[in-house]
This record gives sequence, structure tokens and C-alpha cells, in this order.
Amino acid sequence: MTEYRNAPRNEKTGIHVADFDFWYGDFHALTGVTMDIAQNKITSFIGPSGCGKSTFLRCINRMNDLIEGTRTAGTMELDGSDIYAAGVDPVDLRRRVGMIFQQPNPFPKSIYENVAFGPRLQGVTSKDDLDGIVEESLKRANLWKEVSNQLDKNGLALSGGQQQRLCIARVLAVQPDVLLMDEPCSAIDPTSVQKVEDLMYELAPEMTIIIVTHNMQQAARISDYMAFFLQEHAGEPATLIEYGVTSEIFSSPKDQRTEDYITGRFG
Ligand SMILES: Nc1ncnc2c1ncn2[C@@H]1O[C@H](COP(=O)(O)OP(=O)(O)OP(=O)(O)O)[C@@H](O)[C@H]1O
Repeated sequence: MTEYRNAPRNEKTGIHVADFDFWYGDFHALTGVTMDIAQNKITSFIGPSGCGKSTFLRCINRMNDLIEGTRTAGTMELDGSDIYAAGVDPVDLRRRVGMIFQQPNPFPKSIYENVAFGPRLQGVTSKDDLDGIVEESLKRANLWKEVSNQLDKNGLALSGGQQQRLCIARVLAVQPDVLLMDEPCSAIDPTSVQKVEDLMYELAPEMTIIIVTHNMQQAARISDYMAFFLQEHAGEPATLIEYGVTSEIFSSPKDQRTEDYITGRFG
């Protein structure tokens, strides 16, 4: 293993991954991923289309379990506990490891109900407690000011950027340790992009954030660490090529393939 795929130095490890492989049925999508993802920092996953970024992201909260015939090999641990151990409840894992998708996907319910949904499932019943959680979550998602006087409005009636922040509020309401974001800004307007990026900065000190992005400028702006994935040959699994401090990868990539990608020579 090349040294530059190792853990960021002087950081606490949030997610430890070693020799991790993933298959969709017979299709071997990812191989040999080894990385320690820093706790309470922002890490971006970059790479050409189809190099397994989203697949790997979805392994972290076992979303791929929902796809028939998938399997994994290797180690993936959250705060030292095996994510794939027999006793792990994927629903509980997904509360700790929240996910935001490219297309905002609020429930067709009121803004209030969207945010209160998770806490209710966790057994919060008091109206005062729920009111408090809804307000706090919407504030943390930078949406409160825009919606505080219309909490009964259907979440789907909001703009795309507001819907995305509503989805973030919905995740924050159950107090996750990790936030996975799969191209969260690619379907929203530039002003909302700015708001989501501001929000990521604000949240990072208290949670581990991982973002898949095709936007190099965004990766450079927001991420502390960056991981470059590549499927080098068609039909062969993709893998992690280079991983490290974002500014260092941009200024002096150690692998020629990383350099070729970030300078726009392919992908
Ligand atoms: N549900 C699935 N079943 C079978 N193969 C899949 C499935 N989802 C993705 N794949 C395949 O796994 C590989 C990795 O796909 P993935 O979506 O993880 O890549 P990506 O890097 O996130 O791509 P993009 O940047 O285009 O979103 C691709 O070859 C893709 O076709």
C-alpha cells in the first residue's frame, strides 16, 4: 500500500476502512480501499463518473444492503465498532450516519412533520420537546428564518435549495455522528449552494462530513481532506488512488493519475 493512502496525521479517526471490497452481484465494483476518515472534518470523494464514489459512500451507512445481491469484504468501523458486525441494526446505523442525496427528497408532509418524523420514531412524544427539536434543527440547517412562520407548509412547496436544507434539518434532528452527502449541491441554485457550504463549515466541528462532488472548486473550497477514486480499466474494480490534505493534493499530487484528473486531462 502506498504511504499516501494512509490516515491523515494528527486527526482522530471517525471511520476506519481497511482492505474493503464491494460487489453488486457478480460485478466487483470496489477493491482494496484503505483509509482512515478524520472525525469532525470534511472529506471529499472525487473521481470520474462510475469510479465507485457513491457506492463507497453508501457502504458507510449500509444503504447498499437494500440492493439485492450486494456484498462486502474487509473492514469498516465507525468509532472503533464494525459497521458490518452481525448484531448491528442498519436502521440504528443510519440514524448515526445520515445521508443527503443529489435530489432533495422531503416527505410530502409539512415542514414541521418532515423534521419531527425521526425524533417521533425515536419515541419523543412531548409537543414541547418536538417543537424545540424542530426549531433547533431548522436553525442549524440555516432554514429557520425562511420558514419559521410557515411550518405547516408542505415541504415539497419549498424551492430546491430550501428542500435540500429541509432534508439536512431532518437528518440533524436525530443527531447523527456522520453526515454523508452525495452531490448535495448539483441540483440546486448557486445561492443555495453557498448556504449549504456555509452550513457544512458550521456543522463540521461536531460531525464527520463526507461529500461526493464532481465540482473541483467545491472540493477545494470546503474539504479538509480529499480522496481520489478511479476505475482504471473497464470491467475491473475501482479503487482509492490518492488520499490526503486537500490543499496538498491540489498543489502537489503524488500520483500521476490524480494530477491528470485534477488538471482536467480526463474524466
Ligand atoms: N445498483 C447497482 N447495481 C449494479 N451496479 C451498480 C449499481 N449502482 C452502481 N453500479 C455500478 O457501480 C459502479 C460505480 O458506480 P457509482 O455510482 O458508485 O460511481 P460514481 O463514482 O458515484 O459515479 P457518478 O460520479 O457518475 O455518480 C458503476 O459501474 C455503476 O454502473
